[in-house]
Amino acid sequence: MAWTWSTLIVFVVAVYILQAKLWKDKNKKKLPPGPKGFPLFGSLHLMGKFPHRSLLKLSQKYGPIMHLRLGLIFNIIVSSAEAAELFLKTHDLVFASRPPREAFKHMAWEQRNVTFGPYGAYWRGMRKMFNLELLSNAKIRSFKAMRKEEIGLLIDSFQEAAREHVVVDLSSKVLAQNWDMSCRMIFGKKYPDENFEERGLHTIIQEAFSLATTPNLADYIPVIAPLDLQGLTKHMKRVRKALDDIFDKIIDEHIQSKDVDGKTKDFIDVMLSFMGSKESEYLIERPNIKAVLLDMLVASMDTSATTIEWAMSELIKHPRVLKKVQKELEAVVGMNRVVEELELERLDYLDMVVKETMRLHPVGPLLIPHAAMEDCTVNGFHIPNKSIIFINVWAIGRDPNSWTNPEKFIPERFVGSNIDLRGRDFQLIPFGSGRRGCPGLELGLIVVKLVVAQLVHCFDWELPNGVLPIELDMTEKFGFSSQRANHLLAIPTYRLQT
Ligand code: HEM
Repeated sequence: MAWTWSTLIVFVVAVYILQAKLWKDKNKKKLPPGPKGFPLFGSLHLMGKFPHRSLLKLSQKYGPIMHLRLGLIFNIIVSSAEAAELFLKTHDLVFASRPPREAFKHMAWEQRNVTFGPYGAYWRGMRKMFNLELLSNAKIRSFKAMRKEEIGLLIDSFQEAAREHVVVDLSSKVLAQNWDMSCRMIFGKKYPDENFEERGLHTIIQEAFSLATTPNLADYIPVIAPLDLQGLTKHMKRVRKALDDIFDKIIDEHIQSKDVDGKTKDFIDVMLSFMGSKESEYLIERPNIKAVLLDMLVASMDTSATTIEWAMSELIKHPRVLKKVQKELEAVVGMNRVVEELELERLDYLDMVVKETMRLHPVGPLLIPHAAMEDCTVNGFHIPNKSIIFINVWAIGRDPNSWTNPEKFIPERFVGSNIDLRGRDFQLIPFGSGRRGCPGLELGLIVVKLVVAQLVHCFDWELPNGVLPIELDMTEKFGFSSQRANHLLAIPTYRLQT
């Protein structure tokens, strides 16, 4: 054991010296400014509990393109709309890869998922399948009736609470409803945890989430990965085994069940139709399908639910805005029925509310990290190959150079403005932009708008225990998605005349 440790220490020191030499060579070129950091650990200590906030503070000192060494890894932090455009549009191809991550290596079938797949033929092929088969407009439309039914169930449960005048946990209810919708879309049916012998799928996905967001030293000092100092690898392998078992069971059920006429094809049906076929340079096999299933579950469940949670929080905190959304709904829909999906495009003010929510509360405050595939010069700075790029959209959404009164929730700022959130306007990129931009944008927006519209059209909302709207706590927690630290609790009062 003593021998192992001394070998390791010699090895780490050797890597560090080599790294320092490489750094020296790099420094001959003009790197972006940034804090110096400690030997070996770099600036890990500066990340804090809320990295997006700490990085905003640092960028105020070092500028909108700064460097930060975390462990042995060279990172670039981008904190303005102009700089984001350079990385995600001007040099999009150079930065279209993802860095290696222990969590995805162990839990996403060696990073075969789209979200963390390195740029290349495999990722391009899988991404094409996402765009053309799984998330096409026609596919999204095919699940319209299912969305209506599931949102109807949510409204029913709140109606019951309204009759009793009791508090509901909006955060949990919306998350559970999003989970059910995702399961029906991906697997064709709901998968409550009781369906499985041991832990259920939802519990395991949440465990995977929490492991993926735990800072892992091995991501920053890769040479120590085999030691598994934090015990994370062991835990991740257990989660992967559990996911393997459950996904195998679900895929087998799909293979065994005969095609039912008229049944809407769920995502597994679509992917199974590709299994074994050689699409471009890769073959779709079970591990690829499982990695994509994980992507879909993680990406569709939490993102929309978190945005809905923040939109409802802002609306309850700002009764004037909530009333205005209700007025718009009264004018477009009336008071005798619920909102239909097709009516969403006529709800201009609701659209502004969603944009304003996503400006202040982007689900991924730092997007998903991008990785450089070659050396590149950006704005006169040398960005070395393999640098990891964090785009601080949380900071960009609050940049006073792009927004007046940036801390205030004012949907009216979008009146007469062309600013959109689809990746063209870099001051508002909650879905990212360019090759790695979110392929689920259309679906995500439909779900967010539809749920928020129904919740404010059907109900008035009041905070429990006499808490005033202005006093509503808006603290966030940092994780895979940036959710409220405390669940949103409120009392509904039914307001439709049906
Ligand atoms: C409100 C809802 C959503 C938000 C705010 C959101 C946000 C994001 C963001 C910020 C990224 C990273 C972009 C980048 O790194 O540049 C992303 C990527 C991704 N999203 Fe979404 N998303 C949402 C819904 C969805 C849905 C419903 C799906 C699929 C069912 C989805 C699938 C994905 C995938 C697969 C990626 C990885 C793309 C890649 O790396 O090529 N998202 N999303």
